[in-house]
Amino acid sequence: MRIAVLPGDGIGPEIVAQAVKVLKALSSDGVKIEMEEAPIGGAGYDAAGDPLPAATLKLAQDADAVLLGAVGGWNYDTLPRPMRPEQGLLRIRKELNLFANLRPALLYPELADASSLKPEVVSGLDIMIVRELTGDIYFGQPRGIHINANGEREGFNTMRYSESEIRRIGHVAFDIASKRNRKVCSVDKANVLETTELWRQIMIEVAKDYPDVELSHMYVDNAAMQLVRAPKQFDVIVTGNIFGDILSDEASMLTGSIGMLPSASLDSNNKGMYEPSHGSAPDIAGQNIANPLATILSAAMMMRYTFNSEEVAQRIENAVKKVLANGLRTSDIWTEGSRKASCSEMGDAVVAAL
Ligand SMILES: NC(=O)c1ccc[n+]([C@@H]2O[C@H](COP(=O)([O-])OP(=O)(O)OC[C@H]3O[C@@H](n4cnc5c(N)ncnc54)[C@H](O)[C@@H]3O)[C@@H](O)[C@H]2O)c1
Ligand SMILES: CC(C)[C@H](C(=O)O)[C@@H](O)C(=O)O
Ligand SMILES: [Mg+2]
Repeated sequence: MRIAVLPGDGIGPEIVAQAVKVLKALSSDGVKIEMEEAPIGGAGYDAAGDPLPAATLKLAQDADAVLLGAVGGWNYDTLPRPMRPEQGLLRIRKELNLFANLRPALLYPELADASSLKPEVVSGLDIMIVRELTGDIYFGQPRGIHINANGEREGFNTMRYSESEIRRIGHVAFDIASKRNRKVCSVDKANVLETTELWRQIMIEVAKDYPDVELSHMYVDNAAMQLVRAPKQFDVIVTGNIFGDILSDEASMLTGSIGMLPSASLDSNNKGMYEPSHGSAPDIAGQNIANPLATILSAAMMMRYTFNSEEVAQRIENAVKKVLANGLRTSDIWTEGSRKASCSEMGDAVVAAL
C-alpha cells in the first residue's frame, strides 16, 4: 500500500500524525504500508509558491491512496485566489477525478451524551452522505468579480452540472444504498434552480436500474431541518457539492463533533483521498487538543474502499470504539465523568487498542 501523506495546515499535521501512528502500527503487524509526505495548501505555498506543488500532485498520482489533514489559515486569506490553500484542495480533487465524496455520519453509542440532539433522537444513527465533489458552483464557469452595467462591483458564480456528472454520482449512491437499508434521499432545490431540476430528473432515471432501492426527494432547506428533527429517517443522502458541504457539517454534530466525521473521496476505480470533513481549525492549532478520530477513521475508510480490506478497516474502527468505551475524550467530545485526552494521547490510545 503506497500512501501519499499530505498534512496541510493548522491542526492538519497534528491529526495526520495520529493516523500515521495507526498505519505504522498496522505496518509493524504485517500489513505492508509505505508512506511519503508532501506539502499542500498553505504549506505548499510556503514551500513552493503553489498550494498544490507539482511534486505533491505527482506523489499523489503515483500513490494508491492519499491521506490528507486539512488546509487553510487566516494568514493566507489575503493572497490572490489561485494561491490560497483551498485552491490546492479543489485542484487535487479535480486532478485525481475524485467525484464521489462519502461522509458517513455514525453515532458511536458511547458518544450519545456528546451529540447535539437528545439520545432518543440519535441513538443508532447511521447516515451515509454522498456528496458530488468535482462539479457544481465550486467549479462552474463563468465566475468572478467584475464591474457591472451600473458601475458597481458584482460577484458571480455558476451552478452547473452535466447529465453524466449527475448520473455517475447517482450510481455511487444507489450502489451504496443497495448494500445498506435501500433508501436514497436526493437533496436538491428543484423548486428554484434549473441545475437541480436536472439533478432530480437524472436521479429518477438512475433509480430505474435499482428496483429494490427506494428513491425520495427533499428540498435542501427542509433537509437541513429534518436532519436535526428526525435524522434516523435517512439512510443514504445524495446531493451536490455545495449542499453536501453544508449538510455534512450539520450532520457531524449529531455524532458528537465535527472531529468525528471522516470522509473518502473516490474516483471511478476507488482510488481515493481520505480526509476528515473538518478544516484546519486555526483557533486550536498548535495546542495538541484537536480530535484526531475523524482522520483515524478516514484511514479506516481507506482500508475499506481503496485497499478492499474490510478486516483492517474494522480493526481500526473497533480500536476507536474501545478507546471511547474506556471513557477517553478530546475536549470537543468531553462530557462530565469522562477522561480528557490530548490529540496525541488519543492517537496513542487507539494504537494501544489495536
Ligand atoms: N478539507 C479541508 O481542508 C477544509 C475543510 C473545511 C475548512 N477548511 C479551511 O479551514 C479553515 C478554518 O475553517 P473553519 O473555521 O470554517 O472550519 P473548521 O472545520 O476548521 O473549524 C470549525 C470549528 O470546529 C473546530 N474543529 C474542527 N476540527 C476539529 C477537530 N478535529 N477537533 C476539535 N475541534 C475541531 C474548530 O476548532 C472550529 O471551532 C479555513 O481556511 C477553511 O477554508 C478546510
Ligand atoms: C476547504 C473547502 C474547499 C472544502 C469544501 O468546501 O469542499 C471543505 O469545506 C470541505 O468540506 O472539504
Ligand atoms: Mg466543508
